[in-house]
This record gives sequence, structure tokens and C-alpha cells, in this order.
Amino acid sequence: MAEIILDHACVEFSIYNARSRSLRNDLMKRVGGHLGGSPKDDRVVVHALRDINLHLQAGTRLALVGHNGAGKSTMLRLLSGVYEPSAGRAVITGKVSSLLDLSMGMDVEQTGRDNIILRAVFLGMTFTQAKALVPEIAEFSELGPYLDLPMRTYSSGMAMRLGFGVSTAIQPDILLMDEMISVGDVRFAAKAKARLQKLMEQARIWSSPRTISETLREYCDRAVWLQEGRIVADGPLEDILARAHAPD
Ligand SMILES: Nc1ncnc2c1ncn2[C@@H]1O[C@H](COP(=O)(O)OP(=O)(O)OP(=O)(O)O)[C@@H](O)[C@H]1O
Repeated sequence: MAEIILDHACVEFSIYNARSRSLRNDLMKRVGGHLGGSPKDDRVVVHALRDINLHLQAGTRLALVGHNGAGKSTMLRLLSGVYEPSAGRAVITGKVSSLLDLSMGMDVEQTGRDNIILRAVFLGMTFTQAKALVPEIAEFSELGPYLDLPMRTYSSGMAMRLGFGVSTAIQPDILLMDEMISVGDVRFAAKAKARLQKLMEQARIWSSPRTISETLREYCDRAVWLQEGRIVADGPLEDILARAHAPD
């Protein structure tokens, strides 16, 4: 069963060597960080998420809204298990696919073919399952002979196609995305969008902070509004969007 429970979860980042007084003061003012222990301590602690309580069950289509720096990306990383809460609990049940960093686990010195396997294993497949994926990803990514060259010879679009192909080949229970990913020319982008939509329809829990608004309305029914790392509202998408975008 797919389910995510965040129970009074907090995420903090320590920034070391923040010696400059103006930098420290500015950071504290902007992000609510506090100075570390002793007066000689040149550490600033940024509270990226504070006291988050959230329960996502199968069927949840969640949008995260909030200004820059509100904590949306940190929340996705917490939901995917990349970050552990510094306080509180995060209980994640189900297979999570995170389209946040498409090339994580890949090695630019290896060929595209080998990197399909590396990335798939990184995402939780066995070596045998990963090997079986290669023909389908090779066809989807349309890299032709480049597939047998080291990835450092690829353009950024080519690397993106490969990473996107592998990341979307795995059927997740929980799908987390940062934004609608652009993967090349118009024809390929249409093909990629169709693949992504299939994945979004099949995932049991789906969450993203940055999608084009039509997609947000098409796919999400619930929204969480974040401000300075706290949830200030959680409810039906249209209500939250109206509140979040209302003039002060
Ligand atoms: N690795 C990190 N080290 C230190 N501080 C961080 C780190 N990652 C995020 N932060 C801080 O945590 C806070 C929340 O950042 P986050 O990236 O989650 O915001 P966001 O809502 O996704 O912003 P944006 O819309 O601009 O991408 C910000 O103050 C940011 O500076």
C-alpha cells in the first residue's frame, strides 16, 4: 500500500563558515535560521521545513505551492527519502520514483548502454531487471550509435533523454516531480509528455511543485501551501491557489 506520513518532521541545514556578520544576519532574516551554539561558532542553521504533519494516501494528487525558498524542493526530497528529518518522523511505504535528478547514479565515463543499467539499479532494480530494460530505453531515447559512446560525449539534451527514459521506465507507487521536464525538440517532447502522463495516471500518489498550471489543474486535487518552511494551508487545489495568489 502506498502511503506517506510526515509526523512533526523538520529539515535543517547547517551552513558552515558563514563568517560575515551581514551574511549571517541576512540569512537569519530571510530564512529564519538561527546561530549555532557558541559565540565563536560560525554556523548558521537554516530551518528549511518546520513541524510538518502530512498524510498522503493512495489516490492523492498533491501540488506544493509557495514562494521561492518556501521549502517545496526540500519537501519533495523529504517525501522521496533523500533527506531524513532532523526531528520528527517520515514513514514512506511504497516504491518512490523521483524525477528530481534524472542522471543521479550515472557515470559520464561509461557508455549510455551501461548507464541505463547503472541508473536502473540506482532506482532499485536488480541487475537482471535493469539489463532487460536496455532495448526499450535504447529505442525510446533515439540515441543510435551514441549509445555505445561514453556519456561525456553527449549533449545535455541527449543525456536528459537517456536519464528520462530510464527514470520513467519504472512503475512507481509514488511519483515525485519537480517540473514538467523539457527533453529536446518538439517531436521528442510530445513523445516524452505522453510517457510521463501514462506514469502520472498509474502512480498512486503524485506530487509536484512546479508544473504548468493546466497540468496542475488536470492532475492535482489537493494542495499544500508552504511559507518559510511551514504548512500554512492544506486543502482543495482551487481554494489554496485562490488564497495563495490573492493580493495581500
Ligand atoms: N542544501 C542546502 N543547504 C542550505 N540551505 C538549503 C539547502 N537546500 C535548501 N536550502 C534552504 O532551504 C530553504 C528552502 O529551500 P527549497 O529549495 O526547498 O525552496 P523552494 O520552495 O523549492 O524554492 P524555489 O521555488 O526557489 O525552488 C531555502 O531557504 C534554501 O536556501
